[in-house]
Amino acid sequence: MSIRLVLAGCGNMGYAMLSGWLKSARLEPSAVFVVEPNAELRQRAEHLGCRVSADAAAIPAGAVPDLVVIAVKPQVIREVTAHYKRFGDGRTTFVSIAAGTPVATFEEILGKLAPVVRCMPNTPAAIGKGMMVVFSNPLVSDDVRRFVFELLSASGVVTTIDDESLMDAVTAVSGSGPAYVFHFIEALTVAAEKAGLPAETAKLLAMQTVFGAASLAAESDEEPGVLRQQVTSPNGTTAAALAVLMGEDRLTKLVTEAVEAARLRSIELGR
Ligand SMILES: NC(=O)C1=CN([C@@H]2O[C@H](COP(=O)(O)OP(=O)(O)OC[C@H]3O[C@@H](n4cnc5c(N)ncnc54)[C@H](OP(=O)(O)O)[C@@H]3O)[C@@H](O)[C@H]2O)C=CC1
Ligand SMILES: O=C(O)[C@@H]1CCC=N1
Repeated sequence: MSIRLVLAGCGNMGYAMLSGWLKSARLEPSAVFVVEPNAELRQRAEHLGCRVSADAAAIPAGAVPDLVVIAVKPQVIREVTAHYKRFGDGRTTFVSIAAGTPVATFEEILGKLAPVVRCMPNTPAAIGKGMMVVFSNPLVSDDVRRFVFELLSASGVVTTIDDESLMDAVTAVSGSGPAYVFHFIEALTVAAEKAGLPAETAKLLAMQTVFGAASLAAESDEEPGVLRQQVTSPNGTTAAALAVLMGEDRLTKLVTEAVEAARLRSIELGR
């Protein structure tokens, strides 16, 4: 079978996306060629049925993949992208998921013919519940845009933006966001244990509460603020807790500060 997609980098995010695509059956594993220097991670991709190599030079001569997905750290993006210059004749679309790195960086390395899609995913993509935000350069045709959109949809919700400069904010909210939520689960677990609950129960309650609340917010027609009020009995337990979290806008200020730190770091990574 011919190679439809080359995945450069099969670490945390590359693997999460690959798993989502293969689970959805939108791609045959044998049509995917994974380049990953780490032997353990390479083997993990091989177990999914993909062709693998430590080196881009092993991609068969004559292969013209529809997509090359660049999923390596921003710090090595230039060096790695240069290995794929031979696919820069316009027939292959490049999809980058790197934080900070602008489309112009790829255009500079690959030449002016390469269609480039910049995508910011997040790790829930591994179970089809990711958030993918996409920005494309003008060389991406409508057909390819549809194909990429369809493929990414296998990993969750996809939306587009027209202003690339917003990608740093996107990265700070949905790209890094799962880590904030995981940390909230950790914090709620610690608080639950401090309140006397056994460790296992503490973790179960914290996790199921976040899962249930997020699912309700996603499925309900009500705004999150209304759902919050529905939990909050006048002068009850929730009101006592929210006075701590919402007093002087404490949590909002903290989260805003965290998102701004991530946004500034994304800008820095792009330099
Ligand atoms: N993790 C996340 O939640 C998200 C990450 N991203 C972006 O995704 C990208 C990858 O992040 P993440 O998955 O976390 O990082 P990882 O380090 O987990 O994965 C990157 C992988 O690429 C490998 N690699 C290094 N050089 C090459 C090469 N020449 N060819 C192919 N593979 C290579 C690395 O191997 P080795 O370690 O041996 O160098 C590593 O296994 C980053 O640009 C990040 O900004 C975007 C959204 C969310
Ligand atoms: O932490 C990072 O830089 C990457 C980008 C978004 C999530 N993880």
